[in-house]
Amino acid sequence: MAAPFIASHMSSFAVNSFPRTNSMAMMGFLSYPLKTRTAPFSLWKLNRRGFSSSFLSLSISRKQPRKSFQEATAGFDEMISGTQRKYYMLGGKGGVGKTSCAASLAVKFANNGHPTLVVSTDPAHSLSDSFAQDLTGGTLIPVAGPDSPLFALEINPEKAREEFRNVSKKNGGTGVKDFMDGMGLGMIVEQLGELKLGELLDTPPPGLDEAIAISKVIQFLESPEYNMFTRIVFDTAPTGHTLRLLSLPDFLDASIGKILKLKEKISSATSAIKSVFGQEENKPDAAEKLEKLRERMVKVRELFRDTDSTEFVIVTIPTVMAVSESSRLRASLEKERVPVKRLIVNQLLPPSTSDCKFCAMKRKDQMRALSMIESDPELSNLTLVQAPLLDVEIRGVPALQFLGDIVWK
Ligand SMILES: Nc1ncnc2c1ncn2[C@@H]1O[C@H](COP(=O)(O)OP(=O)(O)OP(=O)(O)O)[C@@H](O)[C@H]1O
Repeated sequence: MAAPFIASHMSSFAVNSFPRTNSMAMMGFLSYPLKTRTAPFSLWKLNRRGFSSSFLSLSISRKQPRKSFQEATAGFDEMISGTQRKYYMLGGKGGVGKTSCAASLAVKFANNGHPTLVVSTDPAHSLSDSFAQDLTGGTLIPVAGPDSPLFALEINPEKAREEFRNVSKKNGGTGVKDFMDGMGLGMIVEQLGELKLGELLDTPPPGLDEAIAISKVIQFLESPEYNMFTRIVFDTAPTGHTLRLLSLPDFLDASIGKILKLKEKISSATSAIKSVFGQEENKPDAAEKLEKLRERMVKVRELFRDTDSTEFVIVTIPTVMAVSESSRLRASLEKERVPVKRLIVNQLLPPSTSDCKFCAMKRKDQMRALSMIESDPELSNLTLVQAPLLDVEIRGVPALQFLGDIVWK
């Protein structure tokens, strides 16, 4: 069993006792920031024949002579400093370990005194599996174990989309507003209704999943229910979804701008007609409401781009395909001006000390992918955090705590 196995090793395994070097700090070359981060790896019996049950440690140093706009990334101390709210979004290719890393970060925040919320915006949620606790239902659920409050929320876009379809069908579109209201998006429907575009909402618009996630972000910003959380960790969906989520505020901002212009034209035309027929315009000012919505969207976009409060952490594995996708992700995030400082390379194998040919080959392959990161223009200036492939599945708070102590330093 994963949790007891890891828990039983945690006390005897002094993760922090492994040597760590930071050549920039040691040599004082502030004008030439040569950053080296060395990550300790531990791994137990990879397989029965290969590695024995003794610990193996692995240190891989990575020199980073080139730096662009980024300052040297401080470690976990910086991540926990201050009680103002901070958002961390973890994203990357499917299956690389986003959920495990996000959940382990959330546990570590909570164990360091931060009331924390971990949110999954991935339609294929795995937070429940990761915490070994049922967190489904789309509401805040307390996670048992950590020292400070830790809550999880699985946003369920699939279910929401299904509800959306049902509501649309049953009420011929009239219930759509109630549903969207429930998601904090009622204003969009109202304004679209004003413009006689409501029928567009009878079928789920593309990007609804992302709209749902965005509406939750707006709730975080405004609802007192979420005030207590000083750290919010997002376990995001694989790359494509995440990028749509991040570009949505811009998209809506532009769309709302267009709608506002259209609205202006319509209302000046209708008020001209009304003045001819002597009718009063007594509807609430839709343009004003739309403007408010636009402001909210700008707020969300600013949040995504605020280097003081937000960080997007890319998670990858040492394969050519995953590294290539991470590079594209970084480029897109840069385009969206979303701050990225760290790249986690997960599931690294230790150097092979046995005659396991498969292990040796696999590791060689992984080293090739690591060197790709070194020379990748998008990735080479990020702080590289290396996480070992553990020989057990990471499930439950003790296991996540263990992983967190390796990854988040
Ligand atoms: N370092 C690791 N060592 C061993 N197992 C790991 C490690 N990282 C992740 N795993 C395992 O890999 C599987 C996938 O991990 P996880 O769910 O965190 O990935 P993900 O990127 O969130 O996946 P998805 O994109 O499907 O949501 C899980 O079974 C998890 O326990």
